Amino acid sequence: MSYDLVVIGTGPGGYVCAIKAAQLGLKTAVVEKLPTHGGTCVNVGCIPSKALLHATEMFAEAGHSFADLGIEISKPKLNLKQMLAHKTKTVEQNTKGLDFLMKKNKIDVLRGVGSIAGKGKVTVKGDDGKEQTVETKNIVIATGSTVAGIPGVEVKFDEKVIVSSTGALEFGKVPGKMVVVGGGVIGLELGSVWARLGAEVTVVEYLDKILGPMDAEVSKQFQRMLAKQGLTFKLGQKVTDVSKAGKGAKVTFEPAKGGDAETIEADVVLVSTGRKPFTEGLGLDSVGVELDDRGRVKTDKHFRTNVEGVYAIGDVIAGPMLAHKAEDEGMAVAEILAGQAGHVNYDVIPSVVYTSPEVASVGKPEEELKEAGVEYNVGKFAFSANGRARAMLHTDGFVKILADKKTDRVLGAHIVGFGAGEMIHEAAVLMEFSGSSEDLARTCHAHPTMSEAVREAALGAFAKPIHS
Ligand SMILES: Cc1cc2nc3c(=O)[nH]c(=O)nc-3n(C[C@H](O)[C@H](O)[C@H](O)COP(=O)(O)OP(=O)(O)OC[C@H]3O[C@@H](n4cnc5c(N)ncnc54)[C@H](O)[C@@H]3O)c2cc1C
Ligand SMILES: NC(=O)c1ccc[n+]([C@@H]2O[C@H](COP(=O)([O-])OP(=O)(O)OC[C@H]3O[C@@H](n4cnc5c(N)ncnc54)[C@H](O)[C@@H]3O)[C@@H](O)[C@H]2O)c1
Repeated sequence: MSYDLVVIGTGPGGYVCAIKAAQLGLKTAVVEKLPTHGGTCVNVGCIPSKALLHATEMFAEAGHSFADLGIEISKPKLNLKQMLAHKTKTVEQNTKGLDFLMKKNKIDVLRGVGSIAGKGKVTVKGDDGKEQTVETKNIVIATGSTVAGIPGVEVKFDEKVIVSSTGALEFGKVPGKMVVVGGGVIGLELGSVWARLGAEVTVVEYLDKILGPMDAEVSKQFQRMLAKQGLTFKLGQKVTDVSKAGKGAKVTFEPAKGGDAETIEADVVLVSTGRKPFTEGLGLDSVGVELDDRGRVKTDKHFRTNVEGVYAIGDVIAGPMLAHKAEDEGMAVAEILAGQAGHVNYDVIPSVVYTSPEVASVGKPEEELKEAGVEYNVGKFAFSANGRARAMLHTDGFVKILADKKTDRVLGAHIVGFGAGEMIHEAAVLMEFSGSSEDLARTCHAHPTMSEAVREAALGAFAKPIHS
């Protein structure tokens, strides 16, 4: 069989690339080693975690804020089996949807491990050991990422007691004590899931702040909010050992700047210290595809590797490890292969942490602007001064808009608060069109909405907010 394009891996990068390519008239096949499409995101990442985040948020709301709204119910009772079943069903709905999209777009699905066998050749080895080789004009590597572990520390994941995110989506009962190693996105999302269900959660983080790359003011306030929800933080601590102890596990850490080591015991330990690109078994060596010093497939601006006809996208290349970044790259490379001008604007990739409240940002944090010597104005507006937020008992948090002092062009938007992950997109669209804080503030916003806080923050960046 001969194709215009074979995509290896059907995570958000790969499946979106294949669909777009097929829509543009390219004869396309995908290779996937798992029984379902969707990759990390759909099977063990974005989708199942959001199902649990939502369910546990509802559980916490029913327990805490219903009474204030005049809704009297007896203490909510957890049915963990049903909650996990909701998660599984959500994943299944998504993977079935992808099967449908593959058929609808007439994409051939080749099941098995794909490897590049030479110029324009992909070999697929099925579970039964049988191999087939297909010919193709172009190959896109979209094989994603896997758990990085802790550099220099041997971590024996059993996915029951010492777990990665995958095990932390599956606990059969609520752990009494949970240690989270790494206060990044996974640690805080999944740590808050189990904290809301009653686990005593301690986060041990190497840096002096949680959510490293986020705006420092946002990170600080967010940490306070999580602490109020019962999470404990040990910042500036380097984890040096994670091992089994009795039925549970123990974690040893020492101050990153030097000092005495401390050990804490827990029923479960989630190690969420980042992910690394996955290129195993692809045969990249044999065709000479270059990797960078962090094991990522090296690409140029047009997603081309150093080998003609071989492209790469998503978690396996440089850039933020986000599903929507992988998707955008997938669309762009398909457009390029179809002779169009595919492009990704890396300055405007939103990032959302789906905790309660959510944290969302797009563009530059304040620290980065300072470091680059850019002069800027700051507009801030707290949700406590927003009528809709008060009506919904969601007054925690604020919006922060950073705009260039001379041109007023918006350079960054940061939101911590209920619905931040939806609201951030008006800033993203504005920034994509190089808009100013005045453009945003002069756009009529419906009342009463949480989004009015975004407008007020924009007003604050070049004039003054009305309601504070
Ligand atoms: C717990 C968790 C929660 C997350 N939540 C979010 C979120 O809310 N929002 C967000 O933007 N991102 C989130 N992410 C990150 C997101 O999942 C990744 O950025 C995204 O999945 C990357 O997409 P990808 O297509 O590059 O790779 P992947 O999704 O990793 O897909 C790669 C695919 O390639 C297949 N594959 C690999 N090698 C081969 C081979 N040789 N042959 C055949 N098939 C192969 C794999 O089986 C897999 O299906 C989360 C990640 C985790 C772990
Ligand atoms: N909502 C989302 O968009 C979402 C959700 C989950 C995952 N993801 C993606 O998945 C990827 C992996 O997530 P993650 O949370 O594992 O990584 P991360 O990079 O977000 O956080 C890892 C944290 O671990 C810390 N760390 C590293 N070594 C340590 C040590 N020895 N001791 C203590 N702390 C240590 C780091 O300082 C960092 O803060 C991220 O790139 C993220 O973008 C995104």
